[in-house]
Amino acid sequence: SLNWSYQGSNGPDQWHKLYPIANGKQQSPIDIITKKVKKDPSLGHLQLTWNLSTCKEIVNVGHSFHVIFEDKDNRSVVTGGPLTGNYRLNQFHFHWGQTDDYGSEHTVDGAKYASELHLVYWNSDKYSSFAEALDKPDGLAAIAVFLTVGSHNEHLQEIVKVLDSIKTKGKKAPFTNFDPSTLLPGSLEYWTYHGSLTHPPLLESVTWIILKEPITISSEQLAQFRNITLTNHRLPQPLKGRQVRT
Ligand SMILES: NS(=O)(=O)c1ccc(C(=O)NCc2cccc(F)c2F)cc1
Ligand SMILES: [Zn+2]
Repeated sequence: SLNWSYQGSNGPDQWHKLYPIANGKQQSPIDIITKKVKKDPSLGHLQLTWNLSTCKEIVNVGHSFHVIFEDKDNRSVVTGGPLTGNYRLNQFHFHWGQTDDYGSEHTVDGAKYASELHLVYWNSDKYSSFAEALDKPDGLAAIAVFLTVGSHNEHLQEIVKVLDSIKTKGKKAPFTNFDPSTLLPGSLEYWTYHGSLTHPPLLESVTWIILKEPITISSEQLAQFRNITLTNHRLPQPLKGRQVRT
């Protein structure tokens, strides 16, 4: 089983022992210091395409749950923004904390959100699978959406209501025809920087695209996430000279 966790003796501060890249030059998440962000006119708009037929199942992976997509062709993709070419949606998942006061991985001027959604994509123009793209500098792209505690989110409820059927690690449930675009805010304004997977193997292969506008989740819905695991967020890592662009 996993040799790493989010609490106790193999928690985030120990990950470097088995995954030395934990102390690398391009680790994620980071704190986004908005006054240091650089306006880059060469950055375009994000272009997102969804095909509901690609959404397949929801899986308890122990430290989280993943909504899995069929990624054998370019039906659900992202392009534009900081990206060159098409990136194909592989899965999405969330991060959260023990209380509603924290739980996001990225922070903004030190502010923590209650949770954070990650939509994980891979470069299907250059590589033939997620696994092949996993360790390449231009292999992955991740869209992050902050979740702020507020009103009940009807679209999130589609996910929350199936969590009871996948309470143990390895359990799966069919999850079809879900439209991930319902989890996006009104604006696709974003910050972008080069980083890593936020848990082991912590590979530095991710172009991060962080949406500026949060969506809402209710305290009750967050509590249901905790039935899967109590907490699963890594704290912000050193920027080490990287530039965040918008
Ligand atoms: N939180 S995040 O968005 O940065 C993130 C996204 C994907 C993965 C992942 O696919 N891990 C699976 C996995 C499994 C086995 C071997 C791997 F190398 C590997 F990445 C990890 C973190
Ligand atoms: Zn994540």
